[in-house]
Amino acid sequence: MKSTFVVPDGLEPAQRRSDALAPGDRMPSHNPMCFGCGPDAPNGLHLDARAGEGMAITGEMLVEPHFEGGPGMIHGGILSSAFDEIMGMNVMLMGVTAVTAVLDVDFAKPIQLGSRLRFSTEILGTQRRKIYVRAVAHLIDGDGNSGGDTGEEVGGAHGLFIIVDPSVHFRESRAKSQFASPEFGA
Ligand SMILES: CCCCCCCCCCCCCC(=O)SCCNC(=O)CCNC(=O)[C@H](O)C(C)(C)COP(=O)(O)OP(=O)(O)OC[C@H]1O[C@@H](n2cnc3c(N)ncnc32)[C@H](O)[C@@H]1OP(=O)(O)O
Repeated sequence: MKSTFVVPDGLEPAQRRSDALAPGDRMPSHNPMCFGCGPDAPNGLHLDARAGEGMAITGEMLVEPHFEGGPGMIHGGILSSAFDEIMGMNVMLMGVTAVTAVLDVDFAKPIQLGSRLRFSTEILGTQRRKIYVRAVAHLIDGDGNSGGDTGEEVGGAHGLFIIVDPSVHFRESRAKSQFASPEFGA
């Protein structure tokens, strides 16, 4: 993958929270109306994420017809959103609330509508409130049918997430939410 994103040397290893999900368990949505992972978001990505080993998780997403950008192709913002979401969910393994400060995406190959994507993501390390994450996307089956699971690598991303206090960060916005959990100070 090509990227100009700089991951600093000497990061602290990220710590998985003691009660984190077991490998293979489905990662819960943090908000049912979330565009990325919410089951109730009408036009959302509906990313299905699973906890992995260590500081890694995986996710899958079908490239729906309404994700179109160029003719028959995924919109770049949709792929960016999917990377943002899956890396944000990865951070949940640490048991902290963090928001994206930087998102760096490599659109390596065109992705057609109807494709099914598999995302693999891992936390590279932390530095004070900063969390560095890397992800890749593979095509599982270009026709959207069941098929192999180790397809072509079509994209990659890095994310810098910053740990925030949710009761402070969402204090003014939460009244506008269609769903506000106590975790976010509701
Ligand atoms: C939606 C979220 C839900 C959360 C729940 C579960 C998530 C699940 C999935 C969700 C998925 C979707 C997730 C989404 O889509 S989250 C939605 C998109 N993101 C946002 O809305 C964030 C908006 N930005 C901010 O609120 C602030 O700027 C933040 C909080 C990020 C930092 O402001 P704050 O005043 O708090 O921090 P600080 O300035 O003291 O900086 C602290 C450190 O960070 C470093 N730094 C900061 N910015 C940058 C930068 N651009 N490049 C490089 N470095 C940067 C800075 O140098 C310093 O480093 P150091 O001095 O320690 O070396």
